[in-house]
Amino acid sequence: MSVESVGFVGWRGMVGSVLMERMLEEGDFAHIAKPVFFSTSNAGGKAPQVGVEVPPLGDAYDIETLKTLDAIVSCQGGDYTKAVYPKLREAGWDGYWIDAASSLRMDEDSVIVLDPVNRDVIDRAIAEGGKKFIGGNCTVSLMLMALGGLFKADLVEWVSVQTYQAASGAGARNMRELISQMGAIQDCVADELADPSSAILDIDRKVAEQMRSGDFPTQAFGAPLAGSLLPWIDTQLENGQSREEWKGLAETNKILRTDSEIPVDGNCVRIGAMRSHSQAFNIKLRKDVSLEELERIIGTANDWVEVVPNEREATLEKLTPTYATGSLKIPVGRLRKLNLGPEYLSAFTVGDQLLWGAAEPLRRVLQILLGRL
Ligand SMILES: NC(=O)C1=CN([C@@H]2O[C@H](COP(=O)(O)OP(=O)(O)OC[C@H]3O[C@@H](n4cnc5c(N)ncnc54)[C@H](OP(=O)(O)O)[C@@H]3O)[C@@H](O)[C@H]2O)C=CC1
Ligand SMILES: N[C@@H](CC(=O)OP(=O)(O)O)C(=O)O
Repeated sequence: MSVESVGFVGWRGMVGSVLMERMLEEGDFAHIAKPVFFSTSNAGGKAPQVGVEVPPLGDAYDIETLKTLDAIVSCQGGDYTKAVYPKLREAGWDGYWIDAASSLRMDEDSVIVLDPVNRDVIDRAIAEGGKKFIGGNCTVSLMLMALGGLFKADLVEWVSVQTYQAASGAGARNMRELISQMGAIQDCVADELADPSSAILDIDRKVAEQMRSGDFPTQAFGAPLAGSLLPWIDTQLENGQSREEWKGLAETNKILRTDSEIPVDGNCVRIGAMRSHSQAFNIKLRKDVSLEELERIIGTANDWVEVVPNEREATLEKLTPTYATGSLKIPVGRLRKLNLGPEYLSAFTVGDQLLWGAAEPLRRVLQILLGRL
């Protein structure tokens, strides 16, 4: 089925804006015969400027109009998907649904898209008439961009992961709140900071009091994040995992379409970074492979992974959210064999969770469907 008309819903949200930026950067709109933009709040309003003629914003709930489209890309959120997707299918729509939200991810007939890692799975689904292409969880996608080479070489027996996840994963409001929390901390000790002879323990006490006070801005996170961390992300499951931790195993194995499940588990933690997630891995390899060979396998797996030498200076320069933010690069470093034995590898990675973690896999699957990638 050829794709000519493409609807965009959620294009002005955080993930949607990053998607628009990337599509404009790559000149993608010139290759879409009929792009159409929708809104849940401003139907009839002005559509964004994308370098080609586009009609005013459509109503994102108008099934009759949506069902005329060959493909729909939604970054609007899970509630929108749940409200609209089933109605579209009931109305007989047979187009491609591309979505950033998690609601349809684990459906039997959906593919989690991350083409540098699972292009074969995507191509097979398209050939078999698959129509549901869903972006993966940011943490899982970033892990697979970083370690894809090891999985492809069938070297991974299991992965233990500890994450350090940025505020953006919780949404735009949370990013703002993180900065407000940082500001409130600075403000409460501004005088003491200006005085080099003030006592650090007084500053520390005042900061702790401020963070615990009812005045501290915590509406979005529900707890202080700046100057602290939050070792729970997403909802609580009965087995003691957070849903974010559950996604590690479930989505990794679905993306890779593994024959036998590769265990992935660990703790997911929110930290005060803005939009790049970091992850530390302990990996049990299926066999002893030299570090040099492992670096080669990891570093040649895709065009974006960048092996950072396991040295202090290079690590502090390149293996940080500050370095990765706003970039498609996936630095992987701290590669060394653990004292546990020669089959145990340690690794650390960072990646922009709005790019490879959200928008880029969607942009690229649309390019695949358009026959351009
Ligand atoms: N945040 C993340 O890191 C990730 C998010 N996702 C998924 O992507 C989906 C969207 O997330 P996200 O982009 O964070 O959602 P946002 O809250 O940023 O945007 C969602 C929608 O909110 C409406 N909106 C209302 N007020 C504003 C405003 N002031 N500025 C912009 N938009 C506004 C817009 O809809 P309208 O134009 O119709 O009014 C917009 O499309 C979610 O399902 C999420 O799970 C997936 C991976 C990562
Ligand atoms: N849960 C992720 C962000 C996200 O949107 O994940 P998902 O797409 O799986 O709901 C985080 O908080 O960092």
